[in-house]
This record gives sequence, structure tokens and C-alpha cells, in this order.
Amino acid sequence: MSPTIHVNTAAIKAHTPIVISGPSGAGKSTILKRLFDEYPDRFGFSISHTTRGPRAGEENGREYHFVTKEEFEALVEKKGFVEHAQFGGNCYGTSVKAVQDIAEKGRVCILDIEMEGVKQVANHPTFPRPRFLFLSPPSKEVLEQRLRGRATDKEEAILKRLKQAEAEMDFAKSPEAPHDKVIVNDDLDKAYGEVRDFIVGKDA
Ligand SMILES: Nc1ncnc2c1ncn2[C@@H]1O[C@H](COP(=O)(O)OP(=O)(O)OP(=O)(O)O)[C@@H](O)[C@H]1O
Repeated sequence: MSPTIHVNTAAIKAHTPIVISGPSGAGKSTILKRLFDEYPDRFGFSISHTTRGPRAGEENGREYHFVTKEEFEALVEKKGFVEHAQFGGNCYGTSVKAVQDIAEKGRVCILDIEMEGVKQVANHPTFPRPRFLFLSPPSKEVLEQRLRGRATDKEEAILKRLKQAEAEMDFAKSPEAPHDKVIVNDDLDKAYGEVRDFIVGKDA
């Protein structure tokens, strides 16, 4: 057994990361963009690790930390990822260090991750507990309208997202869900205000 990596608990607790999840189309990107625009110096996104090769224009340590399968697995062994997953034959993960780097710069790390990742973060053996926010669409029907309205996905992708959305929403209602707050994105301004209150506090 390899020893687990060191975690700078103090830095992370001083700037508790926020995990935001919710079905695709719930409005996470829209709301986070607004938050970053309003508070440009307060937040940070961690740089993920991946075993896929860099694409033209991508730089190691900027878009991703590009690593070999062996390096990735060694970090998994050491509990060096707060969450990791496989997509299309490649591994992707958010390292403890990447989140820590943001906290050490005095910023709050925002993690936009899906259900399986949320479970992993919540169950990590040494990483301090972040704050968990779930953004929900008002209903499945409205979610479907928004996904279609966004017009970025093909029919097959929309159906897949809707199925995954159902799983996300069932999980959020289940007793094992770690969410500290559930916000329904019905009216965008109202939902944004609630997200901001949760993340930066009412008097910010
Ligand atoms: N309250 C709202 N009322 C109406 N439309 C909304 C509202 N919030 C977001 N939308 C629209 O819904 C669509 C989905 O939003 P967005 O792309 O932010 O979702 P997302 O949760 O980030 O999805 P993904 O995880 O796929 O990136 C967008 O077209 C956005 O403009």
C-alpha cells in the first residue's frame, strides 16, 4: 500500500470549496458565469488531470495536467484525487493538489461535477468536507425544453442527458445525498440570488 498524499487541511478549510451539481441544462454554467463576472477575484477552477493526449493549442498545466495511465493510477492509489472517472476510454480527475492550489491562492475553488464525482468527494478519506449545492430545474418538462432550446445537442444526446438528469434528481432526494442546499432554477434572477447567498453570504 502506498501512503496517502499530504493534504493542507488548514488552507482548504479557510477557503472551503463549493461543489455544484445538478442535471445538464439546470443552469450551472449560466449562473457560475454570472458569479465570476460579479466577483472576478474570489473564485477559481481547478485544473484537472487526464490521460488523453493534448490537442493542438493545449498546454500541460493550463487546460489539463496531461499524465500517463501509470501516473494517473499511482495518484488514485495515494488517494490523490477528490474525484475521478473514465470517459471514452480516458481517465479524468480532480486532484487534491489542484483544489488546494486554489485555496492557497486565497480563492474558493468551485467544482462543477456530476453525481458519481459528488459521492466520491463526500466519501474521500482525508479531504475536508466541501459545501455541496444542488441546482435543480423546476421540472423534467422544463429541463427538456431548455436542453432543446439550447440547441447544442443532437436528439440522441438530449435523451441521454434527460435519463442522466433523472438519476441526478433521484440521487439528490436520496438519504445518501450530501447536499447542504438545493436551489430550484425557475426564475434565473431569483435562483442566481439564492446561489450567491449560499456561496458568498448575504452581506457580501
Ligand atoms: N431560469 C432560467 N429560465 C430559463 N432558461 C434558463 C434558466 N436558467 C438557464 N436557462 C437556459 O437553460 C439552458 C441550460 O443552461 P446551462 O447551459 O447553464 O446549463 P448547465 O447546467 O450548465 O448544463 P451543462 O452541465 O450541460 O453545461 C441555457 O440555454 C440557459 O440559457
